[in-house]
Amino acid sequence: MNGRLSEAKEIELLESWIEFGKPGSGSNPLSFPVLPDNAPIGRTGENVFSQYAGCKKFIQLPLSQKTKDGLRKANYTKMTDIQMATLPHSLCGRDVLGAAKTGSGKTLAFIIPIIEKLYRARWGPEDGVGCIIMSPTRELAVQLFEVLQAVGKHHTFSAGLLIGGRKDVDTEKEHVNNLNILVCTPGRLLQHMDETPNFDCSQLQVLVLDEADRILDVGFKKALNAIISQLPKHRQTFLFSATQTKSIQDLARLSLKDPEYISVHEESPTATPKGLHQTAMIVPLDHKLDMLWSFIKAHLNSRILVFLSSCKQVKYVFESFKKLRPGIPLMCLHGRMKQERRMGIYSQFCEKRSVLFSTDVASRGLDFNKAVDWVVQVDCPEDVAAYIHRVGRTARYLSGGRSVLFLTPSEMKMLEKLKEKKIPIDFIKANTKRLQAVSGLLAALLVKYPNLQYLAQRAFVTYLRSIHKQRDKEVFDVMKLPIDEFSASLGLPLTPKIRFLKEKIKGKTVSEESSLLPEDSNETSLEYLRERLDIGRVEEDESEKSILLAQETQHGEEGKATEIGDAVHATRILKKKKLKINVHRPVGTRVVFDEEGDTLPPLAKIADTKSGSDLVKVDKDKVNQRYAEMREELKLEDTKVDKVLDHQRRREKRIKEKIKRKRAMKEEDDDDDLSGSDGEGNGDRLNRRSKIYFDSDTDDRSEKRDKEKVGLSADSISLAEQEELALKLLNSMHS
Ligand SMILES: Nc1ncnc2c1ncn2[C@@H]1O[C@H](COP(=O)(O)OP(=O)(O)OP(=O)(O)O)[C@@H](O)[C@H]1O
Repeated sequence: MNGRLSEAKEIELLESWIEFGKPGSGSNPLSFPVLPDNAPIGRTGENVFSQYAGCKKFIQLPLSQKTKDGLRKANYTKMTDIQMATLPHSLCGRDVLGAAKTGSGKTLAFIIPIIEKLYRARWGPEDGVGCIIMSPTRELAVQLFEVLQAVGKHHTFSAGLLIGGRKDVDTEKEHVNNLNILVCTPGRLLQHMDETPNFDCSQLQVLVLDEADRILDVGFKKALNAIISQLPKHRQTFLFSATQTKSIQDLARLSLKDPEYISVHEESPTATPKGLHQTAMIVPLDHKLDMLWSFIKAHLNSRILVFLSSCKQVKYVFESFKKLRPGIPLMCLHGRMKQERRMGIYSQFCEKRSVLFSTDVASRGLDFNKAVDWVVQVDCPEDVAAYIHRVGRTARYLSGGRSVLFLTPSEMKMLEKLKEKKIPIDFIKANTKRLQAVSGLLAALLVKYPNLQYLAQRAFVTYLRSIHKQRDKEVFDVMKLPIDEFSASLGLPLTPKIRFLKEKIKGKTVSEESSLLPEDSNETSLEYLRERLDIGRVEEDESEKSILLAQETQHGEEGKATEIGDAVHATRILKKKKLKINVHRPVGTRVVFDEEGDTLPPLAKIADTKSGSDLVKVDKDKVNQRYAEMREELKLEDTKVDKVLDHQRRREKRIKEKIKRKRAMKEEDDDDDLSGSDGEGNGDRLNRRSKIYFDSDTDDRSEKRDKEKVGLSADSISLAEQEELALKLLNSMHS
């Protein structure tokens, strides 16, 4: 294309070229004859143009010079398969459902046609929003925005990043109507649709859902339906993902018109990138942290992305491992973090060797500069699609990568499911000889840092709850998990109460005998707990002494049975070692140290020390007797705590009711003063007002809306004042 053509002429030529060479609907350009490198490009005669369906290079496509310049500057010259297959369709205005392996270049496959569409429509600031790109996570939205900026740098459109967690929403509201391309998360877009005056998407030309199956999933259902209902039906729509949806319902929701379904790797023998070496191994739940610690220590020069199933687990593993100083920077990423921190962590991890503990917030789309060496899935992904996206954070584009999946013995079914979906995964076993328990160190840390103990308890409960809630019951069965051992492996002195399982595990020791803290325990009850367990202080651990090395052994499928056997055997060995740590410490005993400064088990005092073995041998009868005593003590204490809590709850309820009554009385007085009573209307108003005062769960936004709706005035009595009033009332009642 001639760069000196005027814009209008260039557009005219591009449109003719696109029309001339557009591929047949339903065809796959990957199967077309390839255009030779030296073939003329663009107009080759009177109303004759070069073929572009089947070409391999961006310069052979009917793209504007500005886009070609942007691509060249960003070092994009040859197209990837998904780009080759979809661009000829999307450039001529068709809806596209694109599926291709992770890291295969889907982003450019939708960024290029949206830029071109707006360019050819001569879209300007006065035309408003012409394109919306939706991403399920903020980090991915940022990344998409960066690609858009790079490729579109010579164009004059305005683009904006609209994601939650940013403080400048008011500034955003002022400018959003002047933006041509919005890169956003569904929540923030909906917020603008709800709150920004005159926010207008009626001229929308293109809608893109990246990670489409995720956005169409139930988690975003309400938000997406609300958004779609406000968008014009006449538009072009692109859906892209490595695990694409084909659901007719989904497509109907989006009003797609005869979409081109292009899945470039459908015939590929594997569903994951070629350069990805995937492994799985059995790791009993109570040895996951030992294995993870060992793994990290054995890969100190790598960039490792670790997936856990909840924020609480991420926090606990991050905080506790950080204190143990493994010798490599540790970071964590989860949805509860402030947005600036999330972005900071994301960039830091891109830049240096480190370990990033994350929830699935980092599982989709993120490119991490193509530099992740290892993906470690400590907790089993919820399904095959989640697995594919997680491992897809490594081995991007042409680079290689490795992954390892920890499966508990009861999750082995997942391995079959992965293999059924064409995932080439090797079963390996760890060298358990070099694996050493970290739970002893964790137990000591928990004694020293009570906040960590709280985190451990939350991690324990949320993990079990996440397993309990999983849909795939063939893989996830909370009843098969070694619950007490898991608790001990986190360093917890006793197994916390698991309320959501109470009914099911009746008769098991867990909830009945070892109940420790209410699920919603707070710092106060922790203080109480510390006193109750008489937790003493320990000296700083010398974590470096416990260096562990994991060694992989390649195994074929036939080795499965023996390997499971080995894993079980390893569990037993490690259980013995766990006696060295501070678990199940009896009430009223302090941490005991030996001459070397190592902690002795709590039952050391009643141990049989005559045998001369390294491990302290314990007199079983005495231990059982002591545990029975402990259980009695704990039961008594639990009853006391329950009574106190119950009393406290009832008292709070009474106060709230008093406040409500008092408030209602005051309102009646006010209404009488103003205009006299108004029957039904009055009652309704009272109800609504009291709702505002006592619905403490309402978020800021809806509270604000509610306040506006009912005209809450600044001189209304404050909650604090009401509480004070109620207390006075109560006191006067008691006196
Ligand atoms: N044509 C190309 N030439 C060179 N590099 C490319 C090309 N297209 C994409 N890439 C690079 O490949 C990497 C992966 O691209 P991208 O993030 O678009 O993958 P994806 O298919 O969207 O992955 P995921 O499914 O994980 O979202 C990026 O680093 C990108 O810069």
